[in-house]
Amino acid sequence: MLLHFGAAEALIVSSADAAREIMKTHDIIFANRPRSRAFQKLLYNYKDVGSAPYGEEEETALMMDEIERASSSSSSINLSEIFAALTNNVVCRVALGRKYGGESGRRFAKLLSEFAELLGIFNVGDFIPWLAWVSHVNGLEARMDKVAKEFDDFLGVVEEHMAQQKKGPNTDSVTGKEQKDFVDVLLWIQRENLAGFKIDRVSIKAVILDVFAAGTDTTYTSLEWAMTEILRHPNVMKQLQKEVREIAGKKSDIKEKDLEKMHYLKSVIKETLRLHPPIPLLVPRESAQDVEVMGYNIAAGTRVIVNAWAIGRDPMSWKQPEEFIPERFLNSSIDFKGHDFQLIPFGSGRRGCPGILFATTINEAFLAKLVHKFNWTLPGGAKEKDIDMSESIGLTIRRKFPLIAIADNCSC
Ligand code: HEM
Repeated sequence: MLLHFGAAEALIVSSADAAREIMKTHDIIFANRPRSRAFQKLLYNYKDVGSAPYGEEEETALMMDEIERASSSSSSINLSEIFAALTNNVVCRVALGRKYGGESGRRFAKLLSEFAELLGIFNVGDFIPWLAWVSHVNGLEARMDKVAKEFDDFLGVVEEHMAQQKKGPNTDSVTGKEQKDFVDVLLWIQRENLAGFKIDRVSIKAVILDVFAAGTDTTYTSLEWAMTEILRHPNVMKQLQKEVREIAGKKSDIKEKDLEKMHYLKSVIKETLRLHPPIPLLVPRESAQDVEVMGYNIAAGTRVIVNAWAIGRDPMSWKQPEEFIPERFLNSSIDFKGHDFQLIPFGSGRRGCPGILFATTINEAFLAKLVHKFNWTLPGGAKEKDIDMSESIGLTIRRKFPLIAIADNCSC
């Protein structure tokens, strides 16, 4: 479907076949991202690309302790808050080598949430250039400036790393081992000129910001929806607990090699991402030249919006598409890595998400731990059908209201 948004033409892709044409057959032509004021302001004038290492175990353990404390007094737990803190802390530690606790932690979480909202806001000037003044009048421009400035202050940590590196390697005070985070790695690539092109300080900040923009909200949103669906489907909860408890046994820690055997867990995550892709319209692309797609002529400069939400619910691809049935993936080779176009929550092709491994590792590990150690109920005797499924607005679609549940420490 071709829509006209002011001066811009936008091609809406809502079928697996059309998505394959865009992200596989003509991948190189559609590898550009359209310019948007929010992306320009918030992502250092487009100097962004990215990928990241990971290391979530310590943060997961801290969150598990918090749940344990709440479970001992049967208090309600705000799981949305726990998931957001977990992903923020993991990404902060991996990217910046530190996390933000207390007041600055709360400020950082609020900043991230505002950042995600701004990236998803419709800015009329992106489509009708002569109406660009509207965002100055309605306060959008000022909000973007404020958020960009606050983020830049947080990313002063890049300069701190540079100063630290001049003094010598940053070593752990207990183990004496050299500590390296994502900023250190990027500075090393810059210093040794390993990228084959010049990377400046602003580009490093942009890549770090990319990881925050693309990695935190999405990962926590998928955890939130996964737990929501599990709580809504007690049979799925039972089956998942059975698998995790059989494989992990009495171990206090679940390792990656245990996770590899948890096929039902992986199916639960796939089914969650099918029904609730955190970025339902993916990240827009733009055609670099005129091209024919499925018999239609698409002009250079056309925006392409891939509707992964509709594709995931297309009855042509899925039986009972609106139902949450993880079993559909048990004997199926369909995966979300970008080769099966009926399931593309991470996009596909050369602009596909580089954070799949990072996100799935956190999601699998934390979900397995939650159901391994605890039995879960809803507060106030609420029933599964009472769970509010309203969605927020923005680039990532989260739950509108926090997910609250009660954990009961399992003696099994
Ligand atoms: C469940 C979690 C996640 C989901 C659903 C998700 C989804 C996506 C989607 C749909 C895109 C656009 C793909 C396309 O245009 O084909 C994308 C791009 C991207 N993602 Fe993710 N993502 C997730 C987690 C992460 C994480 C954890 C990171 C980093 C640590 C990350 C980093 C990026 C980056 C840097 C891009 C831009 C790639 C480019 O433009 O070339 N994502 N992601």
